[in-house]
Amino acid sequence: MKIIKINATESTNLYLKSLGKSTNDKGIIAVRALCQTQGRGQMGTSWQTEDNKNLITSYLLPQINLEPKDNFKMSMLVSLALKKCLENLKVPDLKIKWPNDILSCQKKIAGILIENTFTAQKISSSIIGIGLNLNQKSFHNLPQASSLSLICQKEFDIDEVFQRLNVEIEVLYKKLIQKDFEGSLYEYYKNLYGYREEQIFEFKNGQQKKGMIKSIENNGFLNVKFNDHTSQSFDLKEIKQVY
Ligand SMILES: O=C(O)CCCC[C@@H]1SC[C@@H]2NC(=O)N[C@@H]21
Repeated sequence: MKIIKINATESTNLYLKSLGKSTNDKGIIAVRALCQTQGRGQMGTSWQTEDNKNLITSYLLPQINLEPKDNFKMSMLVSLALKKCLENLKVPDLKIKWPNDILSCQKKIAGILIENTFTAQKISSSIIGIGLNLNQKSFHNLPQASSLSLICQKEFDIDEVFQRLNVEIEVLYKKLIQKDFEGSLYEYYKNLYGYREEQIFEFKNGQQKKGMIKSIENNGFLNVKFNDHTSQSFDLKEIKQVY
């Protein structure tokens, strides 16, 4: 793995996107920034992070040659890899909130943004962006956000956590190349926040309904059985799990 450490950038995902165009590297490239001025989140949202406090990193995974239908499998592997890293750091009560947010004690401590490049209808390479809240203590207007230091009551060394995450990403990359998804869906369900428990779901129009997660479809859609006995599948743009 080639590792690049920088002080500041717009977005580590964008940094790798432009680097990816000009490099012939055959292995993983990881970039870690201490400050990010225009961090990007899922579905066009922004990712705010206090300077010098958190782990802000992206990984360029080249030559993955993945069928687009297996996109969600990759997302599962990434969230499980991040969760494993956090487990090793003894972070308590970890869960994955569909599709790939990481919660500790029901608070969001990390987010993942995966951006793919396609060649001949296959995912040829992927940029995995990870924002992990480490030492930030306050989150304005983000009541569901927290950090490892708030939860574990100690400070974390950003580069030590980065190194540990790099190890898990190497393992994930090998699995991805070998198309080794065996057991990952089972692991994902085991760690899925609110799986088969009554939850409140919110639709795009703000309407809320109670139900439970029945399954995750192969394409990553969330299949929900509502209390009124109807079932429906949703993609990320269509539904939010209230937590
Ligand atoms: O919305 C989410 O939950 C995903 C957030 C992903 C944020 C990370 S921070 C490092 C990388 N660079 C970005 O611009 N975004 C991702």
